[in-house]
Amino acid sequence: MINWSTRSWREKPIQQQPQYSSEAQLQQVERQLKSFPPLVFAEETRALRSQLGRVSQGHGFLLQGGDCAETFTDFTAPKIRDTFKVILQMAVVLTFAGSCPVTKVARMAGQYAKPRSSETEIIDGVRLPSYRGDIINGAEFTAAAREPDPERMIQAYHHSAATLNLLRAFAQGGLADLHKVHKWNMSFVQANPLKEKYLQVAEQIQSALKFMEVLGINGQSNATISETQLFTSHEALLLPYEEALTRIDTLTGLPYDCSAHMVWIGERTRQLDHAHVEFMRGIHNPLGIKIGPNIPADELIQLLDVLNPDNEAGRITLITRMGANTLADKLPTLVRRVKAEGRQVVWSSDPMHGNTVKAENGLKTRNFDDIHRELCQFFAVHQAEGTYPGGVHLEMTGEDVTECTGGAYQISEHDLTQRYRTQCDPRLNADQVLELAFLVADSLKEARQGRG
Ligand SMILES: O=C[C@H](O)[C@H](O)COP(=O)(O)O
Ligand SMILES: C=C(OP(=O)(O)O)C(=O)O
Ligand SMILES: [Mn+2]
Repeated sequence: MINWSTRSWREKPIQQQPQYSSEAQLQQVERQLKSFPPLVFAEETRALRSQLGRVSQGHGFLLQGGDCAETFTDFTAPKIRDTFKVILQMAVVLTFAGSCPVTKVARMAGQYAKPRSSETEIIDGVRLPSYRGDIINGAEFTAAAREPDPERMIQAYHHSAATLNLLRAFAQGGLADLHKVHKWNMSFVQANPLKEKYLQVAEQIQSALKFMEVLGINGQSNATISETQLFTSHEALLLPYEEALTRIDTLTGLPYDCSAHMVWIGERTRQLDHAHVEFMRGIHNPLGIKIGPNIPADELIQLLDVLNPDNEAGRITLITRMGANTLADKLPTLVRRVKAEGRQVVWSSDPMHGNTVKAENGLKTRNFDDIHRELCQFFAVHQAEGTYPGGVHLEMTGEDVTECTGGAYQISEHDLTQRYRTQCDPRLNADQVLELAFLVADSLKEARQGRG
């Protein structure tokens, strides 16, 4: 790679970074992180890249989701388990509807850094630096908490390691066994209006499993039934941390950012000649690029030139986040151009970030119907353009929060304060996200007609 090193981003302009008060302390933390073991192995990352390569060719679907911002305090086994379970439940519904493998990528085990619209926040006339995620500063509204602290990177590393450890255990230790679909479903959708529909799907899966059992294919003989593979991802925003976890893979001699399997570049930090693009071009992980409504098609192609010069399938996932009222207008031009240039990408839809609104009480929220509408339009545009809608990217949790309005339980703006727990953006709760999975499943089924 020409003129690239793990440090070359330092020569470029950079957005959304904290100003640490002690350079010496920052360097000490970086040295420590560099001495720690990697969190993921390059080989796993290559497996994800090849799965995404198949998705880009229409043979599979990407499901990516998790918190907007993980926190050090919300890091408990039940919370991790519940989000894991709901991702699996969605994946089962989508696999069944699409008759295709679903690649599961969690926004977990490292999603700790947040870009913000404003440098500062004012409450009751007091102005303090904005909260930028637990890896940078604290959410509490005090000057001490809001001071960026490099030591938080060490904590983030340990929290990520422990989360990943638990996720790996859940994925391989029986929780993901398809035979238990009924069990994990019951506790979740007990009172859900979609219970019947979900049970029907679970029933059909049970019958299929029974049939396979008769043929001698079971959990003991075939790990795909009893285990699953869950990959991790986060926004690679805090570059000193990402650099410190970038390692040369011994098998290939290539650099991988071993903080997660997949990393993405945010809408606010994807300037062509800036630091984040510089860092990302040299690592070999699969990359996400968030695409807002205002990106010109030329700029998108230039980004692809820099980040995927050899046009390799599986390297790039374009995550569109345009808003339900804007996507139908803006996406077709981009899709046409990418198709005309023969670029290999996974098109994924983030229907969350273009649909954030302020409720009357001042809380950030998103409406279920807007989220659904953006997804429908995403599928419709790809249908019209003859391209493949390859994935969804959601902010969601297994918890029973009240952060997004609407859904089968009709959460109103008035209900938001009941269990509004997010540290940053509003997430779909377990019921809402499962409902969305059913709605997406119908669109996916249609999109997959005639595909292998
Ligand atoms: O998660 C994304 C961003 O960090 C978030 O949408 C920014 O929110 P803000 O506009 O409150 O800063
Ligand atoms: C910051 C995020 O998104 P975007 O860069 O698309 O605004 C996010 O995914 O939390
Ligand atoms: Mn967010």
